[in-house]
Amino acid sequence: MKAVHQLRTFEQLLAAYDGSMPLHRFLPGFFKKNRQMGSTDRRWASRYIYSYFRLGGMLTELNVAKRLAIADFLCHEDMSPVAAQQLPELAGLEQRPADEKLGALRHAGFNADETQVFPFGGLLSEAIDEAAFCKSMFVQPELYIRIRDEQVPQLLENAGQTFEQLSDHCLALPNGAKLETLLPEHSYYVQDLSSQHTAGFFQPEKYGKWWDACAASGGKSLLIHSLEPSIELVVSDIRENILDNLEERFAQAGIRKYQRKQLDLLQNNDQLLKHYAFDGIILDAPCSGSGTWGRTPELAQFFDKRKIAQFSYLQKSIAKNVVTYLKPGKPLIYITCSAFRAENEEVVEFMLDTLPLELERMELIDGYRRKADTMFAARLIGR
Ligand SMILES: C[S@@+](CC[C@H](N)C(=O)[O-])C[C@H]1O[C@@H](n2cnc3c(N)ncnc32)[C@H](O)[C@@H]1O
Repeated sequence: MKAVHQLRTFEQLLAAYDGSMPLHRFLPGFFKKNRQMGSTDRRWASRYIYSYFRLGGMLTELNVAKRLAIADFLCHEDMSPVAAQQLPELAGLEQRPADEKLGALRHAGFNADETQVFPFGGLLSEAIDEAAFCKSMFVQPELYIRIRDEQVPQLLENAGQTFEQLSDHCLALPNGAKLETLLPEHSYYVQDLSSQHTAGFFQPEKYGKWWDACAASGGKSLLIHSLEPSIELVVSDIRENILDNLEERFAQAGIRKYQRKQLDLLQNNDQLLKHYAFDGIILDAPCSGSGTWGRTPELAQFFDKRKIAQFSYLQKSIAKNVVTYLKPGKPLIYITCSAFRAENEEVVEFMLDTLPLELERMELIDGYRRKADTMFAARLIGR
């Protein structure tokens, strides 16, 4: 009975969701409109819809109930009411690793081919292990923080909060950890492990002048400033309002030596930038975000493949415009949170072929192996 009720609620939710906004923004509104749903119903509905989208393009020939049951079985270590009802033959296997679960599904007669999970398989960056990447979609990435206050680990321990310390500054926590109730407000930044890893590409020199060209709310600027506080920053973005967030975060971090500019990097900005020459440029480019779909699996389902070429074009055009302001011998750091070759290696190839740049190194940051986002970073040196 429980399973039948849950399935009906899930089907309503699935029918109401059209992919126009991420689930975490859609769900509160849906629950508000469906006040008859109690907190247990809501919890199950949220779990089911995330599980369902994590299955991606796999087993699309099955009906919704079977797909949901299989998805939830693959994504969780306990047997949900729907999984128990639809897949009684698999009871007892819920805590096995993903490979074994997939094997058990095949044994039960399902065409459980994990490479179908990610519907854009052939388009991934070369260094990505496609099967491992697809299987990572079954697992929700962890919550990562970069700590500003050395007391943070002790405070978490005192509060009985589980966490893993991955380096002096990086902690991994289970998702849903209520950090705001456990830690002082400005004692940490929420920043993914792979994003923190890009710090290794910056290598800023003392008193250098850096441009964070797509700064948004300043994640990378704060990171580079923590490495070398003497640098002078110019920060820009096409969105004026996001730079207001940046200002607040800079004030909090005590960063005062910076200039803020609203710039559309597809335009000629020479009027505003003609006297500028930088010792380093961070180009954290607008991209598909496909490396973060482990957190938002629903976006993968509604993504139009044609957008990849549009992003690639945008990235190449922006790279061409910013490189003009780089001093010879100095680095341009190209970053995306994409898993697609066309937004990563192909953009680097374009830069090497057409711009005065040489490649020092590039890396596909394989967050998919560590419950984190997948990103790409390249360090190119101006000629
Ligand atoms: C990946 S986000 C940057 C994230 C940021 N660096 C951080 O670490 O939090 C890319 C940014 O590029 C900006 N953007 C998109 N198109 C742009 C354009 N034509 N010119 C300048 N910025 C643009 C977006 O507004 C977005 O904030």
